[in-house]
Amino acid sequence: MSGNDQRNNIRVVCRFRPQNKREIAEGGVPIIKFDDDGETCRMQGKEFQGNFTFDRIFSPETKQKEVFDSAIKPIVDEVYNGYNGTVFAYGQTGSGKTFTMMGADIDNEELKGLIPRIVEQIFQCIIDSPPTMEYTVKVSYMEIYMERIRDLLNPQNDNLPIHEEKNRGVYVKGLLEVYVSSVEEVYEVMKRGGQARVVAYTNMNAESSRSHSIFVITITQKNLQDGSVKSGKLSLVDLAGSEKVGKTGASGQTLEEAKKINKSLSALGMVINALTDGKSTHIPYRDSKLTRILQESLGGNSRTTLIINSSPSSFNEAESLSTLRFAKTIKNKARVNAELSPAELKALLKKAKSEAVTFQQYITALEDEIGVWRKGGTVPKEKWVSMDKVSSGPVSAPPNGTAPNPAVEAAKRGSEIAESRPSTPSPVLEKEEREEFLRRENDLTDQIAEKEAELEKKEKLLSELKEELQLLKEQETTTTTENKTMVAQLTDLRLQLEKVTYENKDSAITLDGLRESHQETLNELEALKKQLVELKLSQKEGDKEQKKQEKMAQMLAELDPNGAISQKEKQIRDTLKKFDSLDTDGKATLTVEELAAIRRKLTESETTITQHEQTIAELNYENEHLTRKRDEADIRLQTLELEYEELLDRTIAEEEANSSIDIGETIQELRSKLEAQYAAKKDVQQKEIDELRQELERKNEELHKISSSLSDLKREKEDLQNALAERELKADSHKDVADKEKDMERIRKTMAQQLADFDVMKKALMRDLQNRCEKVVELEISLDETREQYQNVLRNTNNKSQQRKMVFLERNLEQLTNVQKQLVEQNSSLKKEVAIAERKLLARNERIQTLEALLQDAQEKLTAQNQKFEAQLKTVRDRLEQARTAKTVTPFFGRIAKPIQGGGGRTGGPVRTPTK
Ligand SMILES: Nc1ncnc2c1ncn2[C@@H]1O[C@H](COP(=O)(O)OP(=O)(O)OP(=O)(O)O)[C@@H](O)[C@H]1O
Repeated sequence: MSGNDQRNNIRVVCRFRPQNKREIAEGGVPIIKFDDDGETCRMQGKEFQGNFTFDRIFSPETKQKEVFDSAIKPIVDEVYNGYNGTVFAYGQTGSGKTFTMMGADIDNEELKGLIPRIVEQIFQCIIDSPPTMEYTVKVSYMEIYMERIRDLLNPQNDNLPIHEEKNRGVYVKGLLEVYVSSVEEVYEVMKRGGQARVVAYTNMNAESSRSHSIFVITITQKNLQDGSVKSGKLSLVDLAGSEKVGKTGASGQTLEEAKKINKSLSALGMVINALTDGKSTHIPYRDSKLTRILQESLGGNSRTTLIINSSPSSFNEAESLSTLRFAKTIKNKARVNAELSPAELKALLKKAKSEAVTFQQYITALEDEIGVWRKGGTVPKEKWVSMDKVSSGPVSAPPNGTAPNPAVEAAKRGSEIAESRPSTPSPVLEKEEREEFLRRENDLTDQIAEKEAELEKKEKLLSELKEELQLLKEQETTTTTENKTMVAQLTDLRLQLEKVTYENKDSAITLDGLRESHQETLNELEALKKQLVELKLSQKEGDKEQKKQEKMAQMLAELDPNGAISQKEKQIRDTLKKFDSLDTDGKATLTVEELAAIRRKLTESETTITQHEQTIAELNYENEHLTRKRDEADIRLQTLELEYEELLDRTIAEEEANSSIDIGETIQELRSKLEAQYAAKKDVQQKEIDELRQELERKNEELHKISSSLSDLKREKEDLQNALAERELKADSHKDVADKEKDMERIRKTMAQQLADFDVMKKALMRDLQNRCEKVVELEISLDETREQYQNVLRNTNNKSQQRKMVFLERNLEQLTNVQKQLVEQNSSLKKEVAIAERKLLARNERIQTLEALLQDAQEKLTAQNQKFEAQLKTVRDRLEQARTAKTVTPFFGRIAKPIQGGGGRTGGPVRTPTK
């Protein structure tokens, strides 16, 4: 670029910042060498070595003031004089755009950037101007992000449309313009816009350097003397970072941002190229919103400065090279934005009138010529009507001198101004057609903006709905998972319950089995006991029989120890036989020796009788002793009965206290059995005792009889002795022999009789004795049995092993009962848990159904809301339309014009001094 000419409308300057810490840390070195002329620099990089020339090059050491004075100050002067001006800051992120435009500190005289200096200069110019001038300064602040225009002073307007009107030119529709009257107010507006930008990007999680920001200052000056009005607009553009996408490794939203940035920057480059190459008939302003907004600042009526910000470091060589290559020289012819004074307007009007007359004459001449042609005539070529001929004379007079139309005049005047702007290149159209097209375009742009806004809202709503749906789906998933888990848990619980029920049943069966085995054991025990008792009984029976035999033998032996009675009896019988034989022979065959022998035998018989008597006495004594013994046994039996009953009661009470119902029952049964047995036995024994008593009485009677017979026998003996004595006397006297024989006969008969009686008696006595002995033995045995039974009962009740077994069985039973109880408890608790779980499951199912219903409801509501929203939107649109027609002005603190009088005065208000 070689544009040193101040008349160049586009100036390109380049500013290099110092190497930053990161570049130094990364081993970057400066690769830019600066020429002394301030216009050329040389890049000595790895990729590229070569020169770049710009309108001005600022080295890293250049101060802010120098940049302003050299590159910007002239533009401010031009804007002040009614031109449009634009300052672009171009460069990669971190290259120093903000530092250049705004500065590191706007309150620091040295560090403040171009914008504070521009604002200060503007207000200084106003102060310095004559009081006949009246100024209004208004500012607007916007940004272009992702090809959407956001009003930074009214951030909810984030997709403003661009309009173009014939009189107004290209403008952002709905953009808030704030009137300011001092530097501070400008700063305040800038800060406000900057904050809105920060908030918006924080919300979007994006970076502000990814958008183009455009701060516009419009200065309108009115000459109070001649009424002329001039306006100049200065656009200060901080372009988005120009870095390549590849270097940042962008993707997704960042990639989209980068694409949009690249597109708009290349559109800017294309516009600048088209403007500066001098050949292009089409300037592609419409290729991006940036170029479209800045159409009037890049075209004819403008002064433009492009500040290229770059790094001098080798670390950023590629980016710096790309930045420097972007720069182009732009030249365009500028026109003044002027509203003419009445005098100027009068002159213009006069000129226009004369022109109108000329045109009218030209038209009339043309119509005349057409008339000739239409009539079939011909007009020679040299007489064809032309503008030159009309202007110079003969055919120029209008046949009916028509007065100029004021509307046409106004339109012409408007078009004068409009034509001074760079218009949108279009096919050659009639003016009205073009206006119509512009109107339609504006309408369509509005519609597009509205549709975009609507679309955005819908997209937002959609994304919200999607999020909600996602949330609901997640909730549903969670609920389903929970449900599944619950179902699994429930299944587990059911399984557990089944298992426990099964175990319970199993345990119940085992318990029943154990009970049965217990019962069987008891039965077996009972049977064994019975067997034992039977065995004992049988053994006892055997023993008893044996014992009985023995005792009987003993007793009988005691009764007739040496068979003395039998011997004596035999002797007596022999004697009797002898007597009998004596009688049979008829003569006394007894000798003295025989008689002595008989006497001896008789004495022996007496001795035997005495012995028998003694034996009988002994027997009586023994009988009495036995009776006593029996009574004692009775008494003892009664005592034992009492003791047994007490013991039984005690044992039962203890057992009842300590054992379970079953054992109590068993003991009760045992007791009742024993009692029954005992009662039966007692009855039997009582009967036996009674019988024995009767028998004893009978025996006593018999004994008495025996005693009486014994006394008879004694008498008989005496008689026999007497008879013997008589016989001895007879032997002395033969006379007495017959008597003696008779006596002997008698005696013999008596003796035989007595012997027979004795025999009978002896037999009866022996039988009786035997019976009694048997009874006594039986009684003794019965007593022993009773004793044993008692012992058995005692043993039964006190049997330790039995008790142990019983205790063991009781424990087992207790444990089993406990296990059963536990199982029953577990079962019931599990049933409860299952019931709870089922209830929970039901509740969850209900919840899921409710949620589903809610989801459906929400969807329906959303649809309804959507419809409602559309209806509201329609209403809002209608209202907007109404508002538009009513030309309602948006309220804002800066919407009121604040005219500033030249020389620092303020119309109708206090004068504010701009900050320096
Ligand atoms: N000429 C300079 N002299 C001294 N420091 C500078 C200069 N230019 C830029 N810097 C410093 O470099 C850093 C980055 O500059 P700045 O923020 O202006 O870059 P940027 O291009 O605006 O970045 P972004 O696009 O991210 O806004 C800042 O710390 C700034 O102070």
